[in-house]
Amino acid sequence: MRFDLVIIGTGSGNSLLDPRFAGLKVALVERGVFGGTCLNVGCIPTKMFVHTADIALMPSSSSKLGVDETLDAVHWPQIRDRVFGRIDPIAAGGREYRTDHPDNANVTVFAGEARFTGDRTLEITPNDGSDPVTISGERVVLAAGGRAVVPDIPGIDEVEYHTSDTVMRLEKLPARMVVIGGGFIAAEFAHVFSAYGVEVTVVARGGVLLRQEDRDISERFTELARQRWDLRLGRQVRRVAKTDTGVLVELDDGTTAEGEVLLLATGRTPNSDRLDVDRGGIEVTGSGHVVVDEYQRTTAEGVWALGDISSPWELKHVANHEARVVQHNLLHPDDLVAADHRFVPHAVFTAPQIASVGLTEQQALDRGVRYVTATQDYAGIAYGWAMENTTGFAKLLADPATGQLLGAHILGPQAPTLIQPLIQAMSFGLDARSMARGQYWVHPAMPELIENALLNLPLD
Ligand SMILES: Cc1cc2nc3c(=O)[nH]c(=O)nc-3n(C[C@H](O)[C@H](O)[C@H](O)COP(=O)(O)OP(=O)(O)OC[C@H]3O[C@@H](n4cnc5c(N)ncnc54)[C@H](O)[C@@H]3O)c2cc1C
Ligand SMILES: NC(=O)c1ccc[n+]([C@@H]2O[C@H](COP(=O)([O-])OP(=O)(O)OC[C@H]3O[C@@H](n4cnc5c(N)ncnc54)[C@H](O)[C@@H]3O)[C@@H](O)[C@H]2O)c1
Repeated sequence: MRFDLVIIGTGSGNSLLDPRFAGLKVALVERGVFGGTCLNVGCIPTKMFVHTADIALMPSSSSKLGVDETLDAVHWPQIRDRVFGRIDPIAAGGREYRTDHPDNANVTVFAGEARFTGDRTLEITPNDGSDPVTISGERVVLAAGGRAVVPDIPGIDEVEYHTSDTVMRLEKLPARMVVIGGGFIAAEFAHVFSAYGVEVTVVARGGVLLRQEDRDISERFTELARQRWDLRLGRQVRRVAKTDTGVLVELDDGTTAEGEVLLLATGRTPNSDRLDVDRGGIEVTGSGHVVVDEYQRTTAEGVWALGDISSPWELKHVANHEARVVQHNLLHPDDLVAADHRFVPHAVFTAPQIASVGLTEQQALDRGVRYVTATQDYAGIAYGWAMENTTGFAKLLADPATGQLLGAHILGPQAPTLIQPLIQAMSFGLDARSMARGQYWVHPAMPELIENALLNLPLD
């Protein structure tokens, strides 16, 4: 079967199609649940759980403000079913729209696994067990994302383990959970489950959690996490074994950790291998990411890639941006636009929240960049007094000569929201002094944290 356009993956890949593609014969291939990672097992459900976790945590700190609260109960099935009761119909509706709606008369949806067998040619193994189908496309878009890594730990095949794909659908809350990994997923789920009353042990190889963050952020976060979770840092897992109630994790220092649930949060890997991209003449990097140029073109003529399969950031807002770039470039082959990866922010929705954009201080030092830095504690702004916050801060890096921001890192309440004006300033080249004094800052609102951090920068 020949198509004008073949899209593999219905996460960000699904958002490419709009009425401007109505004249093309399109194949959309999805082996899993329609809508991809972010909608079904990623950003959206996790943040819905995080919101309830934040509420469940409130009584633990409200008494210092003179308000005694108690957490009476956490109704896991109700929390879980609210999340998936909202999400599952969206996935089903998205699929139905593409398969049944007259808007998509030009679109054929294949429910199955695609693999390259040649240049822009793929074999699809249908999920329903029917015979494989071969399709080819004038143009092909790879939006096949990535998957959770299951590390090769002795005993792992004999125990029941979870990844982010399954842990949100647990039948019931365990009393104890062991999380292996010290990155984004570990930090978010450890927060969620511990807020619900689960005793959480986190095992990580590094000496700090979230070690890719600016060192001041990862150290402060680790210090605070230690107060909530049993942290086993700088340890390797020697083996895992089944117990009567769950899983025993044995560490290289001879200590053990036990839980009814074991969560593996040890990174994600791109799905390029399972697509046999080499047979389509498509090159990958050492980490398995599909190589793309600034226009999101792969090394194979007529094949484009976007999102986690090609992006080292593995973030939804990056996948969305790249999807818009690919969409434009498919529609305007003579007027290609480049993806803009200059200032990619991220946030970790744990407790306290973290957000970051641009260089960390360690990266600035490594690159020999001239910089100055300033911090501002939440404790030093009026809204921080209102919250009695004593641990949060914003840290900025800037070029001392021009005042251009080089990096921003925030740990504390609403960090993912507070960072947005800094992303804007960096993206549009607004210098720190103009940003601080060229506008009003609502008093006494939380963005005064940013205003003060900007004013603290010791610029030339
Ligand atoms: C637990 C978790 C929380 C996250 N939270 C955030 C967050 O808060 N903010 C953020 O920015 N990012 C977050 N992310 C990352 C974000 O989900 C991803 O960056 C984003 O979903 C990637 O989109 P994509 O379109 O590239 O891939 P996906 O959404 O993964 O879509 C790829 C699709 O391709 C299908 N597919 C794969 N191989 C084949 C094949 N061979 N044949 C047919 N179909 C195939 C898959 O089934 C999948 O549906 C989170 C990720 C996880 C796991
Ligand atoms: N808020 C967000 O934006 C958000 C939230 C969740 C996930 N994500 C995305 O999903 C990706 C995956 O998240 P993640 O937390 O799994 O990855 P990560 O790369 O952030 O962390 C992986 C962790 O696992 C550890 N690890 C790796 N292999 C190991 C092994 N064999 N044994 C023990 N530890 C091991 C690493 O040292 C690291 O601490 C992230 O890169 C992120 O882009 C984003």
